[in-house]
Amino acid sequence: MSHQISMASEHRAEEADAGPPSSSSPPATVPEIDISCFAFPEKGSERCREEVVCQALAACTNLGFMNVVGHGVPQPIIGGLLEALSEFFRSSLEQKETCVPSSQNLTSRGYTHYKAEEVDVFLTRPRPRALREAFSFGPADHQNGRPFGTNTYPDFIPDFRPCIDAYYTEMERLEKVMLEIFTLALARASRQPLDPGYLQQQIQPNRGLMKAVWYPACEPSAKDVHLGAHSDWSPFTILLTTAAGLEVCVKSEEGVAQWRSVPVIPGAFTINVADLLACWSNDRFVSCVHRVANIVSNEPRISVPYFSTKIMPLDFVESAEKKVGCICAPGERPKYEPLSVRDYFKRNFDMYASKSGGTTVEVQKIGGAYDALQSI
Ligand SMILES: O=C(O)CCC(=O)C(=O)O
Ligand SMILES: [Fe+2]
Repeated sequence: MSHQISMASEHRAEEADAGPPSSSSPPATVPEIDISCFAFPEKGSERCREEVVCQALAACTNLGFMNVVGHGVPQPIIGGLLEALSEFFRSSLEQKETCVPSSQNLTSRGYTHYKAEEVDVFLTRPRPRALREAFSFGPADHQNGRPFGTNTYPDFIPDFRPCIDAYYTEMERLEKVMLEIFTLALARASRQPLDPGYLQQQIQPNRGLMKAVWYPACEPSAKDVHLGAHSDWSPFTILLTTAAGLEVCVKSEEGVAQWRSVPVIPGAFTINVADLLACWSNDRFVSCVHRVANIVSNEPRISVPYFSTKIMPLDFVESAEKKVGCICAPGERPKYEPLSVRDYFKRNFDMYASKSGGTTVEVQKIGGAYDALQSI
């Protein structure tokens, strides 16, 4: 009998109901991992690589969250990005609205208004509106002659585009490095001889969605969170953030769900396993439910999640897509049938549509990943 695909977040919806928003939850155990021996392979020893793989495996099987340093993303590129974004989000609404793509129902890229997103694993009604605005980007270029759609850039900020494109290029490089580390961690855990490029080959030719997010400073409120509880859908996420606020849902030894804050380490990226990688790992890796709590600060907070593998080529052909089977240890039963990126997104969108009473297209917009399905 084939196994039902099920959403990792679905399993844990109850866990996520772990108490009211707070801005001061105790810290979660999020390991700091120096990946320089993978980011700069010419410098790394085999022993150092082994060590990193073990650290990553421990993180993936615990909370699925890690703070990664030694990634090689130049500080001026990060600084340039944050400056450009800050200038954009501080611009007038009228100016920002020039970056709403004209065919908005055909893309998740471009500007998204404050409170336009609804994110909540409970699918409660009404769902909490995210107290943030966003500006999303995909690849600036086509790849191997294949079209990937276009970005919108503001024309009222000089040098905006090079800042975004340089950062996106760095994210694609880091994504590849992390895919190698995750592949080796999976090979170790399952005792399977996987080629280091295995996961990279499976997700080809899809590319990442980079979503710049601005949480304006606001009064602490008793009932709203800045972003509702959810798990990410792509294989994994690379997050740059300027301030604390991200919380993960953990279970105590007594099995009680609690929110714990993710420490912010200057210069580090917070990287988390998301649903697809958890499925491909046969649930060895954890796609942890998380949220952004009330941020009590006079300063706005900027976050830039880069969701791996979310954008498919516009000339996508269903028959050519790769379905990835669970990576199992010898004798272990796969929990899921082979699953492609598109399968998973489509299934989630359909499920959200049926649970929320909306049409699939409305839900796709809410999910913010319309690009991933536009060629279906
Ligand atoms: O802003 C953050 O720190 C996290 C954002 C997030 O979890 C998301 O957009 O999926
Ligand atoms: Fe997230």
